[in-house]
Amino acid sequence: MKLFKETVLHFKPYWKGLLLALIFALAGGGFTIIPPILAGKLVDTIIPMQMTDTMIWIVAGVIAAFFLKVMFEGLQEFIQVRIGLDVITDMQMRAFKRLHRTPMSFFATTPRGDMLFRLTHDVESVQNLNNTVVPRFIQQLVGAIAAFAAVFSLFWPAALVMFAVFAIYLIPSFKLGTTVRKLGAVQRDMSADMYHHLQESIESVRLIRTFQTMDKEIEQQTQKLSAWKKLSIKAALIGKVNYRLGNLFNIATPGVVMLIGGWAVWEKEITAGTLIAVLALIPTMFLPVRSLAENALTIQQAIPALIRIYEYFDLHEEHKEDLPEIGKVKGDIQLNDIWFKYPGAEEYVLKGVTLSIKEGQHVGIVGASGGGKSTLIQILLGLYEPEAGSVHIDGKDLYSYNRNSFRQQVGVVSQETFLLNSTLRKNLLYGRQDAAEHELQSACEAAGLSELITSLNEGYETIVGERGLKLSGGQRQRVALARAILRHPPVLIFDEATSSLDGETEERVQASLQELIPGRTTITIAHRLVTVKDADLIVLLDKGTVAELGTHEQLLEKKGKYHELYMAQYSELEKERAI
Ligand SMILES: Nc1ncnc2c1ncn2[C@@H]1O[C@H](COP(=O)(O)OP(=O)(O)OP(=O)(O)O)[C@@H](O)[C@H]1O
Repeated sequence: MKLFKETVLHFKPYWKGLLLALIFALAGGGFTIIPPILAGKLVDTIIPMQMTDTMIWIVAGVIAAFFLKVMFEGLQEFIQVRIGLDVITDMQMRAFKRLHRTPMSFFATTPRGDMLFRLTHDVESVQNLNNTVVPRFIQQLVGAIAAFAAVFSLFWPAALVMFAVFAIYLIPSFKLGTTVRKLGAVQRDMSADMYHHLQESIESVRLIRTFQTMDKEIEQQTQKLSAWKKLSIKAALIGKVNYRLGNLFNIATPGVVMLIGGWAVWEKEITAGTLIAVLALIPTMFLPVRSLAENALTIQQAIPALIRIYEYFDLHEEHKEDLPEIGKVKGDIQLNDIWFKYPGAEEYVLKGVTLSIKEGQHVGIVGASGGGKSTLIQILLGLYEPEAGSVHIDGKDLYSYNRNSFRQQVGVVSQETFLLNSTLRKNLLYGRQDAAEHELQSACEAAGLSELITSLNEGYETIVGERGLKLSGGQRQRVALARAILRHPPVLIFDEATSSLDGETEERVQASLQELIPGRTTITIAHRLVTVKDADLIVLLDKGTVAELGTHEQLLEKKGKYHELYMAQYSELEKERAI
C-alpha cells in the first residue's frame, strides 16, 4: 500500500503530462481495433459485391489506422518515459539527500556496497521497468480493453471464452509469478552481496597484495557468482515457462473461438466477416498478459528495488532541517557531563566528561589509545549524540541548532585523510572554493606543502588519484591540513593531524600551526605529548573520563598519569629539551 501511495505522490506533480499520455494511449488503442473491423467489412461486403473503389478506401483506412496508432503510441511512450525518468531521478536524489542527513551511526552499521547498490542498481532496475515495460503495457492494456469491447459487441460468446481463458491462465501464471518474485528478491540480495564484495576487494587491493589473499578473494567471488548464476537460471526458466504458457493459451483461444464462431456463422447468427474480425482481435487482447509474463523478472526485480529506494526516504534524520542556524561562532565550547556509548555497544566510551574551552584557547587532548578522544570530537561536532549531557557553543545548545552551520565554521584534520580523485587544487579548495591564489599558497606554506607542489610537474593541477593514493600518507595529511587552514575557521581541530609526518617535517608544520592557532579555539589530539606541550590546557582522557587537567607544567608537577606517560615517551635528553 505504501508502495502505491509513495508512487502516486511522486507522479502527482506530473499529472498533466500523464493525462496527455493517457489520451494518446486511448487514441492508439482506438486505432488498434480499426483494421480487424475493416477486415470483417472486406469479407462481408466489399469482396462479395466487388466494390473496387471502396476497397481502396478500406486499404487506405487500414494504413491510416496503423500510422495513427504508431504515432499516438509513440507520443504516449515518449511522454511516459520522460515523466518516468523525471520521477526516478527525483526519487534517487531524495534518497541521496536523505542519506546525507542520516546520523553517522547509520554509515558505521550499513555496508557501503548496500548503499551504492540501492542508489545505482536498484534505480536502474526501476528505470528498466519505466523505459519499456510500463509504457508498452499501458498501450497494450488500452488496446486489449478496446479489443475486448469490440469483440463483446460483435460476438459476445467469444468475449466470454476469452474471459474464461484469462481466468484459467491467471491461476498458474500467478503461482509462477509469485515464485519468480521470491527468486527475484533473493537474486537481488545476492547481487548486492556480490557488489559489496567486489567493491571491498578492489578497495583493499593493497591489503590483499600484501597478505597474498588473492586466491581467497577469487574463490569467494566464484562461489557467490555461481550461486547467483544457479538461481538466475532457475528464475529465467520459470519466467520462460510462464511466457510460453501464455503463448499456449493465446494459440488455444482462437481454436475455441473458431469452433463456436464457425457454428454461429452456419446458424447465421454472425457473418464470416465478424468472425474474422473477432479472430483478428484475439492477439491484441492477449498482449498485456503475455507482456506481463515476458517481463515478469524485470517487474519482480523493480518492485523490491522501488521498496528499497523508498526505505531511504524514511531514514532517521540527524537533525531537523528547519532548526535555526547557529550564527557566527566565536569558539567558546562547553561539554557538560557527556555520557556516550556507540549504538549496539554495551560499554560507555565517554563517562560523564565535562570540559570547558574558552574562545581562542588551545586545548590538547591526550591519553591511551581507545580512551575516547576521537569520540569526544565526534560528539562536539554533533556527529553522534550523547545519551546524557550537552554541548554548548558560545552558550548555545548545539543540538537545538542546525549542526551543519556550526561544522561549516570548524576546520578538522583527522587521522584518516579523505581526498577526491581530482587535482591538488580542487582538493585544497574543497572547503573554500573562493579562496584567492595567495591564500592558497600561504595555506600550503603553513602545512609544509609548498616544496612538494613546486617539485611536481603539474603543480596544483596534479591529479592525486583515487582517495589520494598517488600521494604518501604524510603528503595526504599535509593537504588536509592546508585545506583546513584555508577555511580560516574560528575553531580548529587536529586529531593526530601530524602523526604521518616524519619528525623533521612535523616540527616544521607544528611551528607553522603555532602561528595559526592564536585567535582560534584549537583542539589538538596527540599521542606525542610534545605536540601539545604549549597548549593552554591539556586534558588527559582515560577510559572515557577526564583523569587529569592542567597545563603541561602543572600536569608534570602533579606526577600523575600524564607524568607517567611523559616519562614513558621520552628519553632523558628529549625530556630536557622539551621542558
Ligand atoms: N563507530 C564506532 N562504533 C563502535 N565503537 C567505536 C566506534 N568508533 C570507536 N569505537 C570504540 O570507542 C572507543 C574509543 O574510540 P576512540 O576512537 O574515541 O578512541 P581514541 O582515544 O581516539 O583512540 P586512538 O588514540 O587510538 O585514536 C574504542 O574502544 C573504539 O573501539
